[in-house]
Parts: sequence; C-alpha cells; structure tokens
Amino acid sequence: MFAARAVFAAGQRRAFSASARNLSKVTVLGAAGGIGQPLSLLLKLNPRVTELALYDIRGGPGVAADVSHVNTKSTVKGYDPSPAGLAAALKGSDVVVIPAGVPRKPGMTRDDLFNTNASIVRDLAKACAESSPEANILIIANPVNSTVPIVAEVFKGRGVYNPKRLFGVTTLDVVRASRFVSEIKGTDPADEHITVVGGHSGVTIVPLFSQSNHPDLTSNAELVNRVQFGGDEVVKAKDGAGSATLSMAMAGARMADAVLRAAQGEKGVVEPSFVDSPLYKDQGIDFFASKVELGPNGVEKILPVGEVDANEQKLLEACLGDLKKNIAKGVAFVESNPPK
Ligand SMILES: NC(=O)c1ccc[n+]([C@@H]2O[C@H](COP(=O)([O-])OP(=O)(O)OC[C@H]3O[C@@H](n4cnc5c(N)ncnc54)[C@H](O)[C@@H]3O)[C@@H](O)[C@H]2O)c1
Ligand SMILES: O=C(O)C[C@H](O)C(=O)O
Repeated sequence: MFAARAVFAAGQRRAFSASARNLSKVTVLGAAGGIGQPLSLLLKLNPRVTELALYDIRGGPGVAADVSHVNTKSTVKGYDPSPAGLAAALKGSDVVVIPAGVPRKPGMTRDDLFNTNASIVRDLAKACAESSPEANILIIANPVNSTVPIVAEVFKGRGVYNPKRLFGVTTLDVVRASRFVSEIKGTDPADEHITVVGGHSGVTIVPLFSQSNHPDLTSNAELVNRVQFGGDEVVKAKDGAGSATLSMAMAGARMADAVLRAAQGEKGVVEPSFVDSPLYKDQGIDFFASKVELGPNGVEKILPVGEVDANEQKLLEACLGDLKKNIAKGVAFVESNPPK
C-alpha cells in the first residue's frame, strides 16, 4: 500500500471537478506476464479503479483469483482465453492496457520483436475496436514505435479511430531519466522532471536535459546513452529471462493513473506519451512522444518540444529518421496483413 501511495500521490494533491465520473473499469491484456502481474497488482491498489478485468492467453483467471484477495474495494475478474472471454474483458472498459507480447533477449533490438508482436497487437486492437472502441488504449507491447501505428490503422479500418484515446506508454523513459539524474546529482528523483521526447527505442529516445534543473547534463554523453539504452541494461542483467517488468509495471500504473485522474475531472494532468501528434507531421511523422496534457476525452493538448540546444538538436535529427521508418513499418504491416 505504501508503494502504491507513492505512485499515486501526485494526483491526490489536485482538485477534482464536480462532474467527475468515478467508476472506472480497467482491462489488462497480457495480465499473466512479467509486466501484467505486478501491473495488475498496482491497479488493484489504485482507488480510482473500480473494476479490474484480467485477460491473457494463459493464466488470466489464476492471476485474477490471487489479486482479488487484496483488500481494496475494486472487483477483479479473470477471463478465459477465448474470443468471447476477450470481448467480455473489454466490454465497458474505460482504460485498456496492453503488455501482451514477447520481450527481448540479449542481443535483440525492440524491432526484432516486430514479427511476433505485430500480429498479437493487431488482433488485440481488432478486439478493442469491436468491444471497447471508446476506451483509452495504452500500448506497452514493443516495438512501441510500430505497435501504436498498428493499433491506429486497425481502428481506422473499422471506422472507430479516435487519436485522442491512443497512447504509447513511454513513461519508463522519464522514470529512468529522473532516477539516473538523481544518482549523479545526489538529489531526490521526485524533484527531477526530465522531458524525454521522440519514441521508445534506442536513438529515438531523446532526453532534454537542457530543460531540466541540470542543463549541464546535456553534454554528458554517457548519461544520454544510459537513458536511450536503459532497457538493454535490464535485458542484459536478466540474461535471457526477459526485459524490464517491475519498473515497467510501476510506469504503466502511473500512466493508467494519470489517464484515470484526467478522466475523473482532475485538471492539469501531464504525462509523456507517444501519440498521434501534429509536431512533426510536416516531415511525414504522424506519431511522436512528448509531454501530453490529459483530459476527460484523453489527449487534451500536445505540448511542444520547446527549446533544445545543439546537442539535443542532433539527437532529435537521428530520432526522426528512425521514427519515420518504425511508424511506416507498422502502417505497412496492417496494409499487407489486415486483421481477419
Ligand atoms: N513500453 C515499455 O516501456 C516496455 C517496457 C518493458 C517491456 N515492454 C514490452 O512489453 C511486452 C511484455 O513484456 P513482458 O516482460 O510482460 O513479457 P511476458 O512474456 O512475461 O508476458 C507477456 C504476456 O502476454 C501474453 N500474451 C501473448 N499473446 C497474447 C495475446 N494474444 N493476448 C493476451 N495475452 C497474450 C503471454 O501469455 C504473457 O503472459 C514485451 O513486448 C516487452 O518488450 C515494453
Ligand atoms: O528494453 C526492452 O526491450 C523493454 C522496454 O522497452 C524497456 O525500455 O525496458
């Protein structure tokens, strides 16, 4: 409970509007996985969640039975791995979080996961488009730079795409950046707010230290590299047993909480996310991660990247080249392999 308080504390300090809607069904697709299990636990600890629906191709009901004994008010239900189970898990959902998919092993890039995860995400997106077209969809499954465009294309194909409701979860990048900076500066990470823009893999992850409390860090190439390749550190340390799960569960729970707080009427909720964005559309890049102000309808406002220095400008240029290819790959996949 203590940990959950720390994760959700920021929201509790802000005011709620009178029109706040306080019933929230949250669905986790991939709930029995390395991320799915701790994420489901953190969501059970979140007082804003009233109904938790846990679905996986294996083990959903078991995780649900376990989590359901945690003595918070929300109800928890596990669903069987059938199309009907999936549809029931999604029906009436306000927030759908998707960590379903395979994780990396040492030596792999996130893009190496594309062949397996693209079809998993496409098929889950189809189910969402049919059963929960108005939910906020939070994509964790990698490669996020491609899986988010896949979801958008599937929704467009069904005529239900709402760009304000689709989020690639990049929260872990800002979580890592603030922690790594605090280690260098000997500060409390809660006071370190590092803007990270771009996408969620390698050089597409662009930390903007010039906008932080420590603009001197912009020339710290080792730190920039650590933020861009923080995921690799975990993959290497787990030595074949997967990638970040616990820190990711915390980051996913924080993002879901932000979406719920905004949905329930809280003003001024800002989180980073990879969204359908106008910022670089003139360069043919339809999705970009930046700070996003959330509201009752999902994305309320996409904040500009802001001023960057010469080092960061170079990072941004490298990011945009890769990002464009990653997005195009997702779009092309759905075009050639539409959901059945
Ligand atoms: N966005 C991020 O910052 C971030 C961070 C960490 C991991 N990830 C990604 O999250 C994904 C999951 O990682 P993990 O460590 O939890 O993997 P995992 O293998 O431990 O868990 C994945 C779960 O998804 C389930 N699954 C597979 N296909 C499914 C389907 N069609 N429907 C429902 N469930 C299905 C599996 O049964 C499994 O329980 C990976 O792609 C990983 O790269 C993203
Ligand atoms: O590194 C990975 O493959 C998982 C995730 O994207 C991460 O950043 O930890």
